[in-house]
Amino acid sequence: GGKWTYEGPDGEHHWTRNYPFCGGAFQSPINFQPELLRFDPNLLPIQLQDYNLSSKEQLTLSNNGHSVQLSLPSRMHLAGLPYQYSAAQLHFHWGSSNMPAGSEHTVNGKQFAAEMHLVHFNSDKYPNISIALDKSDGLAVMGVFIEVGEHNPAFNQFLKYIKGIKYKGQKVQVAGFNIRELLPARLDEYYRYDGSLTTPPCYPSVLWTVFRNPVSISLRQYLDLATVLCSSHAQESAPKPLLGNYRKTQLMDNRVVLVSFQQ
Ligand SMILES: NS(=O)(=O)c1c(F)c(F)c(S(=O)(=O)CCO)c(N[C@H]2CCCc3ccccc32)c1F
Ligand SMILES: [Zn+2]
Repeated sequence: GGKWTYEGPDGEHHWTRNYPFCGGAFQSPINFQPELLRFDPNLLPIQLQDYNLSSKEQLTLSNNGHSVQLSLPSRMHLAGLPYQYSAAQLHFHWGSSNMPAGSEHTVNGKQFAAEMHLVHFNSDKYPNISIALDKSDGLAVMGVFIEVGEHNPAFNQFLKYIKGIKYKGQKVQVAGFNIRELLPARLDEYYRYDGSLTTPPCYPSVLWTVFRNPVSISLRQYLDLATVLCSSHAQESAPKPLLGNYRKTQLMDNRVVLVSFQQ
């Protein structure tokens, strides 16, 4: 699609020019305001199937100019949701080197250092993510808040390759590993709401699950994420750092946010 950025003349306040859904309803991300949360006892723990990938498996880690993404095999899937959702990719949103505040969702106004998204598509109804992308029941994205603290060895399984994809369009192969290790311990505590892609084309096609508990990475790991990547191609004369790649929180449009936890 066309070019869009997080800053400047192609920044988020201009996305609606080429991507009308970005100005529509049910947009993401949102702020989780305590007074708008409603406990729902029917929200079951998220079940991850085939997340423990063999090291013989090769995953593609790439810099797509908007984020760093890791491709995921479609046999990885989620159970316990209204449909079966198969994995497609995971990617990240982060702040800047001296401002570790770049999550997309916020909790009572608090922005975390970064946020990981695992993008899945409804494989009960659609053959692939391209078909599912703009369907109201097409996608399920799991969000994980990331804070700076303890070193997280699981993140190094792909962060150790990040210097090889400094520029837009660059890719490297990464050995498979247990993707479950990137997630928080409690898969039974999460926020749930109907929303959208947080990048153009902003389709309102996402069933969002954002886990209540953050995971920690070290400051060094955070800086790997926030200081290595460029949104520009290698041959461009002026390298453009890729940072602050998060959309601002959107209007609620009288949506309700369900939570699987009570206190
Ligand atoms: N926050 S978010 O809404 O989850 C979200 C992002 F923020 C994000 F940057 C990406 S991207 O890395 O592909 C950069 C360009 O959109 C995606 N990709 C999705 C939607 C776009 C098309 C597509 C095709 C195959 C697999 C995944 C996707 C994304 F879904
Ligand atoms: Zn995302």
